[in-house]
Amino acid sequence: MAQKNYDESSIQILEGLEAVRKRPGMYIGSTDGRGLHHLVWEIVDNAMDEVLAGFGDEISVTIKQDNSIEVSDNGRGMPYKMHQSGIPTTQVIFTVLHAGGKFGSEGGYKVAGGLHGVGSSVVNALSTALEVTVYKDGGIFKQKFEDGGKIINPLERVGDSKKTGTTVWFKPDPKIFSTTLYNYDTIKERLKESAYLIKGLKINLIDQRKNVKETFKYDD
Ligand SMILES: Cc1cc(C)cc(-c2cc(NC(=O)[C@H]3COCCO3)[nH]n2)c1
Repeated sequence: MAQKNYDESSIQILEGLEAVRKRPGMYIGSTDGRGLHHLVWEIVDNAMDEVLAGFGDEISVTIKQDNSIEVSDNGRGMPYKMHQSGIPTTQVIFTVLHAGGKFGSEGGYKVAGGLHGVGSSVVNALSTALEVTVYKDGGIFKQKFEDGGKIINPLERVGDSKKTGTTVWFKPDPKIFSTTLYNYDTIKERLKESAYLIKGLKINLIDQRKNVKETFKYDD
């Protein structure tokens, strides 16, 4: 579309998420069940990076009745303050397609090892809705996106809180994925493996579709 007078950064934001929706396979490998679960791995990996950085020791993954996913950690809380670009850092993280992805030899994205912590905007682009909640600095801060990452509200302080951490809720877009049905055992196996590799990390898996909850934690 011909648009006048927008600056370079907005080109990046506009094209970034649109490019992901046009060629999702380039970013998550496929749009079948495997790609659907890749969205969970991208978000969970970010929470795990925070634990690996030495902050937080518990991650919860909830499969909701509508097959949306919520991931939360008790780390420092994702950065949320105004970014030097003049937009809140949460908005940068979820609406700017970040460099750092690994290109495969044939030019496509190799997704085997994931997007290395830069996948949050990809998850947003491929979701009908995503909401991030940050618990930090004594407050609760929220920002919501809809329809492939469109900004619904600026980051807002919505309350007080003594805890720290980050929660991300997202609903995969049925216009993108051939299935939006999450598989409990697929998620369970991956989370168990991660708990085994990160000793001391407690991972809770809750399936609200079947009223099931399991906890994984390995100490040695
Ligand atoms: C559930 C979830 C989802 C995502 C995309 C990020 C995170 C996340 C990100 C962080 N922390 C950070 O990014 C670090 C970055 O360095 C400053 C302090 O916060 N904690 N948790 C958690």
